[in-house]
Amino acid sequence: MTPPPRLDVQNLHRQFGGRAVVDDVSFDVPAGQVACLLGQSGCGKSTTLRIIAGVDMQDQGRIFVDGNLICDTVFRIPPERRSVGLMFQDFALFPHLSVAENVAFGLTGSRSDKRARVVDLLDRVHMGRHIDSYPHALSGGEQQRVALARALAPRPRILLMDEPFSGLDERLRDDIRDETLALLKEEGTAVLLVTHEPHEAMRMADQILLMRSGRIVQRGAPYNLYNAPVDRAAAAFFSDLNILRGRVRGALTDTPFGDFLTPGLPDGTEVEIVIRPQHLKIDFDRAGRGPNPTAQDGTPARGTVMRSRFMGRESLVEFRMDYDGSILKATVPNVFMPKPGMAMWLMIRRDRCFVFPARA
Ligand SMILES: Nc1ncnc2c1ncn2[C@@H]1O[C@H](COP(=O)(O)OP(=O)(O)OP(=O)(O)O)[C@@H](O)[C@H]1O
Repeated sequence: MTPPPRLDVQNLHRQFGGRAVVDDVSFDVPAGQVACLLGQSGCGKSTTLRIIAGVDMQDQGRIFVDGNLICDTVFRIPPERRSVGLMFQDFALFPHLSVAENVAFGLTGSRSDKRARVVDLLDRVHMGRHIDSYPHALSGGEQQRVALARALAPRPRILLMDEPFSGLDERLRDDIRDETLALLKEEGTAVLLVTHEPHEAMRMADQILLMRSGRIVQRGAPYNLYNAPVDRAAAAFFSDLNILRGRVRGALTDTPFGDFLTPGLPDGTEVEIVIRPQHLKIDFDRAGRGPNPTAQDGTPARGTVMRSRFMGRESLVEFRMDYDGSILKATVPNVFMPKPGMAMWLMIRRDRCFVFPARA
């Protein structure tokens, strides 16, 4: 028999001043997995987390841990008995306690057992040599590592993390994210991480819960959210977008790049064809003759280079299109910096674009 999910959240609702801030939120997280609540500021992520932690209370809905009810609207296990660890950006270490004392803070058991757990965890977050230091003598990244060790020390069944890395600079953040992930997997903790950064969610999550205006609008593996977004806003969360507009006629939509299949939409529906910049294919002008497209590429369209920028891993080229003067953005791996004013042709890979009814 498969075990119940480590964390199971069912139909949570929370209102403030008559406004639904958390609106019928349901999801589950198996042991050893990381779920990311991803969404813009104010969409209800932290409120969801606070309800699970037990520091706020839902108006409706139930939460289970390993199949056991921890709260509904009448029954409520207090926060300290939920086996939930917390790690927030500003969840500071106790300044008057050493690193070892901070990590040992929530531990019970014999002195030697506690010491063994503290030493082991500090080694695994690469902080063993700072065991007797005090927080003020540590860098931000080091403090964050100790905070992680402290949160995991009592072996919580669930770890709730609210933007835990946002105080750190970018390079350090990636390192600490990776180390954190490795440790969480070893410990088998179920993690719910709140973030507004798609990059962080993609890097950390087994499962992303995309939240908007209090609701989960899409959930799935990072790959699925990126490659099969439910709507234009979900697609826009993960990268810049190019948009072509058109109207459906006989399951097709005609554009300057040829016909696109738009099945299932009635004739006359206005649609947006959404293309990520890396899915535009660039070709040379060849004295106005342009490329020889494959069937997948559709019709090429000509434009003029407006701007080329080198971004590190890729180059971003902006084109003003001959057909209506609109701007399309293409990214190309490595260095590709055509000169402004140069004519080039663009094609769109039919298998990599998304079609949505146009927003009202
Ligand atoms: N105690 C409260 N009383 C009234 N309104 C609240 C309360 N807590 C949260 N809100 C409101 O609920 C909405 C959601 O807040 P929440 O903190 O959950 O969002 P969030 O997605 O975590 O945003 P952020 O990333 O900015 O923290 C916000 O509009 C906020 O102002």
